[in-house]
Amino acid sequence: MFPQDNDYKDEIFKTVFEDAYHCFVVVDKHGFVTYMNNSYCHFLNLDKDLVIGKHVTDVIENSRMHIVAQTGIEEIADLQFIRGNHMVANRIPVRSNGEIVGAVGTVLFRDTKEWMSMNSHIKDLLLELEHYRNQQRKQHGATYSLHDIVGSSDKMNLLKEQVKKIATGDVSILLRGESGTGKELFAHSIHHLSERNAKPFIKVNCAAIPEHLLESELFGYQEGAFTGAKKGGKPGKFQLADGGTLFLDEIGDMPLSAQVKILRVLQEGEIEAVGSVQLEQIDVRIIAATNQPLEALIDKQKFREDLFYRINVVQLQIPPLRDRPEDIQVLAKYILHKITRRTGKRVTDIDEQVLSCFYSYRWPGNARELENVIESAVHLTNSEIIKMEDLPDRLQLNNHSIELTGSLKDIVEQTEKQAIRRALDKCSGDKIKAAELLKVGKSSFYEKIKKYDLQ
Ligand SMILES: Nc1ncnc2c1ncn2[C@@H]1O[C@H](COP(=O)(O)OP(=O)(O)OP(=O)(O)O)[C@@H](O)[C@H]1O
Repeated sequence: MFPQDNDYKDEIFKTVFEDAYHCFVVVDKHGFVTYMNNSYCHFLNLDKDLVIGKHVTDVIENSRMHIVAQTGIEEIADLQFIRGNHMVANRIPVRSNGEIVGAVGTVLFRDTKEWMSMNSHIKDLLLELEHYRNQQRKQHGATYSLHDIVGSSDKMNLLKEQVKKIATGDVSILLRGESGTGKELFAHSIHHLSERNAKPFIKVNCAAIPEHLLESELFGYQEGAFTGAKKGGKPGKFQLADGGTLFLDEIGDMPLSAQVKILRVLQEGEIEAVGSVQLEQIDVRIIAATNQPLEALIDKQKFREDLFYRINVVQLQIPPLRDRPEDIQVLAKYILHKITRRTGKRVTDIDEQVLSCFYSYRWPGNARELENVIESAVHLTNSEIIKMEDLPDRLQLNNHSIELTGSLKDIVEQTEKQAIRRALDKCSGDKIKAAELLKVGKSSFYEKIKKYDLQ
């Protein structure tokens, strides 16, 4: 029976939601926390007053509440890694008049003894699963799947939808995008989702193989084909990929002589190993990738137009990171988590100022550059949070973000302090050199160091 007004309604509410063993959290439609019960605050070791109004991703590790509040798709009994353990989370969208207004989340198990034993059981199973996955990946060559492609921008979501649609066909796919945008991740994911996923995924870096070796690398050779040829011959990448997928990376850098040969294979479905007189039937799906302007290369007669049309049946353009700023924070946090798990170093978060610096940077090396920046910051930092001083100079110098908190005087002082700290860092603490760098007199520099407590 539902309690009537005077049947201890408040006490029941308090017992069920506030102090109950379960953790509850409520977010609004933008993912900001509007309620968190005592148990959850206690479990996360957080002060309730500080939690309300924060974005859920800043409060709960690996939270997907903001996603559920956006998509309206509930997630039941999902494994979530919080505070070093796998928890079971339910996330349910809240609707009002048919519109999503937020989401409610519960964590079913916390850090209890029973759960610990169940958790270690799950950890064992996951480790075993990981072992088999790695084994299978090693055998078949494709390491990543669509889940490994992080990004919540519309552009990325659209691309993932397109991948799901085209993966199952056998059409050739051309992946285009700047270096480090994730073209190889997409190639792996397409293979994973295709009917060929039990067969090999073989990558050829067309830019890395010397022209005179390309033919034997791609099509293999027979015993005695040339001096130095291995006994028994050697299969080429096409033979190795038979039945599966051949990923031709950096295809724009492939020499013209090799382009002619590849084109013939794609047209005839047959290859001829070096030194052999017999043709072999080959069945491979081609995924090619490039960051080169192929059309311009065709104009300059450096890339064959007929090959271009062969490989360009479906084209996916991966946008550079600077054109999808919505992905920067989620990608940065994912990368941080990946690196700290691998290195075991306890670095839990990225400072707000660092994130705003990330937004204003152009990222010419895209996600790969972001990975390198975070990796070096994790190793350099002395705190649990990545701060501006942990970033390489090119990012620090690029940082035009000013915290608009306080008066103009405060902002000027904050900027002055930052400039002095950076100059001191750059001059390895040598005050005279730092003063020269900033073109200020020695005594005024010493005064400022004292004022800002930068001794
Ligand atoms: N969306 C993403 N989510 C997670 N990791 C990503 C993402 N995009 C790129 N990365 C990571 O960035 C690095 C570069 O990605 P990848 O090698 O796929 O880029 P690429 O476009 O093929 O680069 P190149 O043209 O230089 O070969 C990899 O370590 C990859 O794991």
